[in-house]
Amino acid sequence: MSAYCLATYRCFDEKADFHKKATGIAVGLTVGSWTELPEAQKAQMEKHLGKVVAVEVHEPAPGQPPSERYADIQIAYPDVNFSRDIPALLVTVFGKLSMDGKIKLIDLNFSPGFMAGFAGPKFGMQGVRDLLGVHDRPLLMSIFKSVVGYELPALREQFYLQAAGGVDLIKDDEILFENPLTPLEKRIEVCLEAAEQATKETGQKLLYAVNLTGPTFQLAEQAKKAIRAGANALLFNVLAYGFDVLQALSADPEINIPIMAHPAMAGATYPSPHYGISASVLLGKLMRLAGADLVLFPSPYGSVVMPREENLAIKQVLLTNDLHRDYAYGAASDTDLKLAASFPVPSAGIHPGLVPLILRDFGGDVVVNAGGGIHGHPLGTIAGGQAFRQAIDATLQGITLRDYANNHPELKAAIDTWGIKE
Ligand SMILES: CSCCC(=O)C(=O)COP(=O)(O)O
Repeated sequence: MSAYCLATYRCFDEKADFHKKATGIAVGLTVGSWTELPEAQKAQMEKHLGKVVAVEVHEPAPGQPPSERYADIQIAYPDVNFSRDIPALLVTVFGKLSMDGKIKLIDLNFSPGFMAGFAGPKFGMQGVRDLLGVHDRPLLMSIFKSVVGYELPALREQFYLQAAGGVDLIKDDEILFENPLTPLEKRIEVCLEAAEQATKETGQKLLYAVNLTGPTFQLAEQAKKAIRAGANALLFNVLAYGFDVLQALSADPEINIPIMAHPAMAGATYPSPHYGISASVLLGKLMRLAGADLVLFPSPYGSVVMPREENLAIKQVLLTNDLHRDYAYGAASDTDLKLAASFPVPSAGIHPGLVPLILRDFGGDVVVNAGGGIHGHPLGTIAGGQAFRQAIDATLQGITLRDYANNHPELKAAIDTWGIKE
């Protein structure tokens, strides 16, 4: 029996015949034409033909403009048409089509056969927790700020202050590239020294995600250079390079440290209701399939806001076995195809007063991540990390931040600065 990957589109049009549109997609993106084919050739081409699985038309509600008329169209694409890689799948399901009117790819389900070509995250959420030895609480990550134009001693100092505040992970800023002031190997050396110093004081292990940058064909060698220098995690701007590059890095047996996916450039793709690819596909399913161990994305609470339901959809696909739900058209279910979960990291403008909301929405399986919310603390960077740890402790114990702040001055100063969002 053939296997199919399923794409779901939301297509807006005031008067289109959406059923005809769906047939046009299913045929046009697979065999090209159908009705004109001689019967003998149809039999031969049948296995390559896309299928219209569903067309749900939504007429505008009374009072809504005609431009609100849309349909959700689901098309099944035969695996036999494309190779087992993300570029081939994306070009098939949303190559030319992405430029054909108001149409957005809102969901993508992979067939078991397609998924079998992917190992997924090498460490995943559990592996990252194992490396840190932390299994009973959300993790806390801090982001380097003010790094461009600074020299190694300044970076070392900034690393130490973050680490001493009790964070579990520290990531480079995504705009820190290979540069003469803080070259990769030297950066790793001084930051790991600072990590050791902080660990002696806090007793806590740390991962430092160093930004993997440079020309695509040199990335694997650059990652191995980082590992030889002692790197214990990588940050990677996946969308600038492509999912296939992430997959190649993640599948490389010599790159045996967690990879953290940064969402830089995602805003060019997911936010429009009419165009692009949904956040849960772009920052959820494809990141996990390609092997991201941790995935950053904007949260519903901070400075770069993503709607809550989209955030929860990302969480769902990073953590659960939803990648191949409804995956196949006419193929048997295969529940063994599980990839390790990717750690969700809702980010941007996060401060301690948001921790109860983050934990309400994500539970314990989340990395609380902040840059300005740590470095901008009125009592300094160390207090910034401590305030977050206190906010996490309070929330896990069911104590309000305000009550906990009565005998935790760092949390109190944070709340006085940024408030509490309920
Ligand atoms: C838009 S998600 C990426 C978050 C990020 O990389 C970042 O630097 C956020 O910094 P902030 O000071 O807003 O915590």
